[in-house]
Amino acid sequence: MSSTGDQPLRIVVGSDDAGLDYKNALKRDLENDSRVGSVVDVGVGSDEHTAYPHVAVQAARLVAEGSADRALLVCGTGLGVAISANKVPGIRAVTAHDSYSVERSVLSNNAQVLCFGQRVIGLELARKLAGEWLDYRFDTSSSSADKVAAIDGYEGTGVAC
Ligand SMILES: O=C(CO)[C@H](O)COP(=O)(O)O
Repeated sequence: MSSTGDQPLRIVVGSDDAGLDYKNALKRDLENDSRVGSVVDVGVGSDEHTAYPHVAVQAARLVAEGSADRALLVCGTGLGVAISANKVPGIRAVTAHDSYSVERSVLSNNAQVLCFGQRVIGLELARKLAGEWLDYRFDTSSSSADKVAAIDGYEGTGVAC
């Protein structure tokens, strides 16, 4: 994650058609939030039916290449977009539908991608969790840093450094 401290976050949003309504609502919130510097929408649009793996990987690639700091993805369950985003090297994507997990996804796991399931949680909870998510920053000097490095060490080689 390249943003630190109070630097506004560059966020990618994406969904399949099952997550479209929440994605649009969350995008509006992010666009009106001073903690957010930019929002890029990788779809789907209202008349699109792109399957979730393609949207999720497109969003995750923007994060992995450094064009964005984080991604917020929505599908029916939040599971498929997370599985797909995690196929992109360097990406740590989670599905989290409660406040504590959202917090730990950043503070413990340095996850850059948060996924919601439109068929699983209410919209107001999703909006609240997304708002909380914006406040967290991973501490590279924390005791979690070595564990995240171990996750990354398994990438490619299957052997932790
Ligand atoms: O939730 C989904 C994938 O995890 C997606 O929105 C729906 O997938 P489907 O059940 O395969 O249609």
